[in-house]
Amino acid sequence: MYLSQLFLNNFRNYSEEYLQFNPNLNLIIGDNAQGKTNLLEAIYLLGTGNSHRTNVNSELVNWEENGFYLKGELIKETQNYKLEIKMQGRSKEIRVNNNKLEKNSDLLGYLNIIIFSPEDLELVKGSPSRRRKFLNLELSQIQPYYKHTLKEYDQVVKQRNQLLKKIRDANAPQEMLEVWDQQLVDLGTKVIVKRLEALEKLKVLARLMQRKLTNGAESLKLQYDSKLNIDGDSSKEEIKTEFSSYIQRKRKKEIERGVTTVGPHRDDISLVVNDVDVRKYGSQGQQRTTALALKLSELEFMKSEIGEYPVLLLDDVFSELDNKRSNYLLETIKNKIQTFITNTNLKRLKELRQNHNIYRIKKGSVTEVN
Ligand SMILES: Nc1ncnc2c1ncn2[C@@H]1O[C@H](COP(=O)(O)OP(=O)(O)OP(=O)(O)O)[C@@H](O)[C@H]1O
Repeated sequence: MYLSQLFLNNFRNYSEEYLQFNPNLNLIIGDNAQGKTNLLEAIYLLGTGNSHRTNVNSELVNWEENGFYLKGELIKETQNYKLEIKMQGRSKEIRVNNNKLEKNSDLLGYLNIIIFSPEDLELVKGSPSRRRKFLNLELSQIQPYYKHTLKEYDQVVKQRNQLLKKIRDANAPQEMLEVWDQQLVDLGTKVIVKRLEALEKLKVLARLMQRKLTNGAESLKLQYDSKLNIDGDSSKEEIKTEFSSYIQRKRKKEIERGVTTVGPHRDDISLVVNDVDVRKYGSQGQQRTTALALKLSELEFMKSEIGEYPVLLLDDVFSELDNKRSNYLLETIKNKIQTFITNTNLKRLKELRQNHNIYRIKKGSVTEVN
C-alpha cells in the first residue's frame, strides 16, 4: 500500500500544501523546527485517527486558525481510498470515500502505519507501558476489534478500582466485585490471547532480525511477561482459570490497595539477549539493535497478517543509528515499502540509490526538488 497524495490545510505550521508522493522513498529534508515531523504526524493521523505525539487535538490546528483539514489518497492492492480528517472547533470528523465514520477508531485498518523515531529507541529500556503500547498499536491496526476490546477492558479496570476503594472504605459490600471480576477476566483474557498469538509470530521474526543485525552474535528471545502463569501454549480456558484464581488469591491485597494488580494493563514483553535481560542490563548498542529488530519484525508481521506492507515513517532515526544498523534498515525497506524519511541533510541518504522523491521543508512550506 502507499499514500499517493496528501493535502494539508491549516495543519500545524502548514497553511496549504498539496503533495504527490513516491511509492517507494520520500526524503523530507529541512533544518530543525521547520515542519518535517509535522508532515509525518499528518500521515500518521490519516492512518490511526490520532497523533503520535499529542492527545490534545487543538495543538494540531494552526495557531492562527480554528480548524484543519487533511486529505490523503491511499492506493492498496485491491482498492483505492480517499481518507479525510476535518477538525473544526472541538469536533473531529473522519471520512473514508466520502462516508462519515461513526467512531474515530473505525479509521484503523485502511492506511497501516509504522513509525520509528528516536523515542522508539526507548522501547527496550523504557517502562513496560511502552512495550504494551507497541503491541496494542500493532494489533489495533490489523484487528480493529482488538482496540474495542482493550477500551472496554480499560473501562472495567477503572470501575473495578473504584469499587475496590469503596469496599476498603466500607462503602460497598464485597459481593459487588463478582460481576466486575467476571468482566475483567473475560475481556482481559481476550486481550491476552491476541497478544500471545502475535508474540508467537513476532518472536520468530525478531530472533532472525537480531541475528542478521549482529552477524549471528546475538540471539533475542521474546516472551509475554505476566504475573499470571501463562505462555504461548496456554489455551483460552487455562488463561481464564488462572486469571480468576489469581484475583481470588489477591482479594485482600487488592482491596487494601484499591487497585487491580494483575491483567493485560500490567503485563510486559520480556526481552532476553544471550540470556541477559536486555531491558535492564543491555548495553546501549544492544538496546538499539533490539529496538530496531522489534520494529523490523513489526513490518514483516503486518505484511503476513494483512498481505501488504504498511507505510513506514522514519523520523530522524539515522542520527541515532550507526552505519551498520542504518544500512541494514535501508536494505530491508528497499523498493518494497513506502517510506518517509526526515533528516536535516541529504548526505547519507543520497547513497540510497533507489527510486525517490526529495522535499525541502522551510517554515511549513514544501518544495519538491528534482
Ligand atoms: N499548531 C501549530 N501552529 C503553527 N505552528 C506550529 C504548531 N505546532 C507546531 N508548530 C511549529 O512547527 C515547528 C516544529 O515542526 P516539527 O516538529 O515538524 O519540526 P522538525 O522540522 O521535525 O524539526 P526537528 O528536526 O527539530 O525535529 C515549530 O516551528 C513549531 O513552532
